[in-house]
Amino acid sequence: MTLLEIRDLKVSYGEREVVHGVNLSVGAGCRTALVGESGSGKSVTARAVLQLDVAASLSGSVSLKGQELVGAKASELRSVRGSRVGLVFQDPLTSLNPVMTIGWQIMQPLVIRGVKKKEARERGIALLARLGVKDASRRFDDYPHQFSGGMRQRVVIAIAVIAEPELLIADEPTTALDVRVQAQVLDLLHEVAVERGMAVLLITHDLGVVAGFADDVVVMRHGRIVETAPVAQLFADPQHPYTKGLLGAVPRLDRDPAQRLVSVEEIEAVAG
Ligand SMILES: Nc1ncnc2c1ncn2[C@@H]1O[C@H](COP(=O)(O)OP(=O)(O)OP(=O)(O)O)[C@@H](O)[C@H]1O
Repeated sequence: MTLLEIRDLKVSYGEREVVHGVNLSVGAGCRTALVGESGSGKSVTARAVLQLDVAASLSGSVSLKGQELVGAKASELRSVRGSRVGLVFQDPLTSLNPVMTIGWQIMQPLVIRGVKKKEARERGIALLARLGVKDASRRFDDYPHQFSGGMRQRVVIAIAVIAEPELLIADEPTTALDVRVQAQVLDLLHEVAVERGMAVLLITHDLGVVAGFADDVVVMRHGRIVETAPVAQLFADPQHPYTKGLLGAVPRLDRDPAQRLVSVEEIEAVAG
């Protein structure tokens, strides 16, 4: 069953159209990666789902289980945000409130939906522990500055998923983190998504992280989708020259180390 269906989405800032008719779907419980280089329009597309950007004008259709979101009332979008669609962005520091404890912030999505504080706290602590934060019940009352970057991003993920959304939009969730921590956080996100049957739209410029995470991959370039395929098929038999170029730039353990990486300029030259 299709959960999120984006059809002919166009996004403009003033006179400048930056997304030119995108079609993309995410199945219920499925993980879809939207990949492409910087500036290709991935974030603009992701933000358009919940119309987070007031400066952007949109046309086309974004439907969440049949509910049309383009042109929906602000109150309708507010109720979708957080409860049916969770959001995780690149920089955990800007997503967290520095003057509130992380526990308070994790509990909020439940408390505003009427869950009693005691239960919200228990569920928050259990989730934080599930996300690999040691000594979660004591750390629950700490402030964001008392956490490392990787731990903060686990807190952001906890806030995004505690109300059990059907879809999580994660925009470069690990890019700001230490390389060593990136894989741990993505693995956790994958596990939690599978456990909860939650669909994920993962935005990334890094095809290297996609193989172990996504079911389907959508490749975007210059505001357009150039290729959509199940992950194994995309890696085994990429169709578009741009995808081939992107794959050529992914370091692979199974490849001859003497084989050099492809530069962005070469990708541009091949893709035209
Ligand atoms: N608020 C804005 N106002 C005007 N133009 C914008 C705005 N946000 C994004 N753009 C433009 O839209 C285009 C696509 O940007 P977008 O952020 O979606 O790219 P991206 O693929 O997510 O890249 P990155 O990984 O660098 O974020 C870019 O040309 C960018 O300059």
